[in-house]
Amino acid sequence: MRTRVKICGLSRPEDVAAAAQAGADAIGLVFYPPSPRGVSIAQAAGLLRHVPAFVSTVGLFVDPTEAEVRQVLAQCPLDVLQFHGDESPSFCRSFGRPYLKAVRVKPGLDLLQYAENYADAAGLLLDAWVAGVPGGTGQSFDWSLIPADLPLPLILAGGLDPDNVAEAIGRVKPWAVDVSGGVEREKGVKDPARIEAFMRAVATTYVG
Ligand SMILES: O=C(O)c1ccccc1N[C@@H]1O[C@H](COP(=O)(O)O)[C@@H](O)[C@H]1O
Repeated sequence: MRTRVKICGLSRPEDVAAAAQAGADAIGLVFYPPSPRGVSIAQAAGLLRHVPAFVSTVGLFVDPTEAEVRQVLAQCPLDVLQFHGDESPSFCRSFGRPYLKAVRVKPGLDLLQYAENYADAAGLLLDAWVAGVPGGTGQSFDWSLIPADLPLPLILAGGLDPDNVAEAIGRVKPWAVDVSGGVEREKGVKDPARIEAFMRAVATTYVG
């Protein structure tokens, strides 16, 4: 079985097309204004018109207000919400949509307890903990900190790229991988060749 792939931080129609063409299972749009990959609601609505059938769309938020999420959902038909901050379980589930809860992993964090707290999440997305930055840092983390028996689908993120994703899949065996900086030419501008290379590396790494 091939590991699923989400390509995150798209902000141009041609990048959406490149991700879909290369076979990405999901694309992510960043609704976090401080990010260089952030998109406005209008921009996101335009990008979503370029997403073909059977490619899931994910909206990424970092500690948004309820009103902010609802404003986005009113104009953007997102399939899944990704909460990348300190949102509570009740906040995450209050929109009635499947959601991913992102966790920034560092030693001492009890990931099994975290997963239990967000038991109704569609997946737990593990990213690197970097002081002062909520995500999208291009940093990886110590994969040995991931328990083998996480009770939620595991989405591995953090510093993945075409050169290390096969090793990551072999070692962690995640449900899906999530990449942003590793397939970029510059922040917010994806590189179709790197997207292709990433997808090829995933496609040729089968897990039983
Ligand atoms: O992409 C961003 O700018 C971002 C900002 C705030 C929170 C999360 C963000 N991106 C997510 O971070 C991980 C890892 O990214 P990378 O591959 O290491 O660059 C990924 O889930 C992005 O979706």
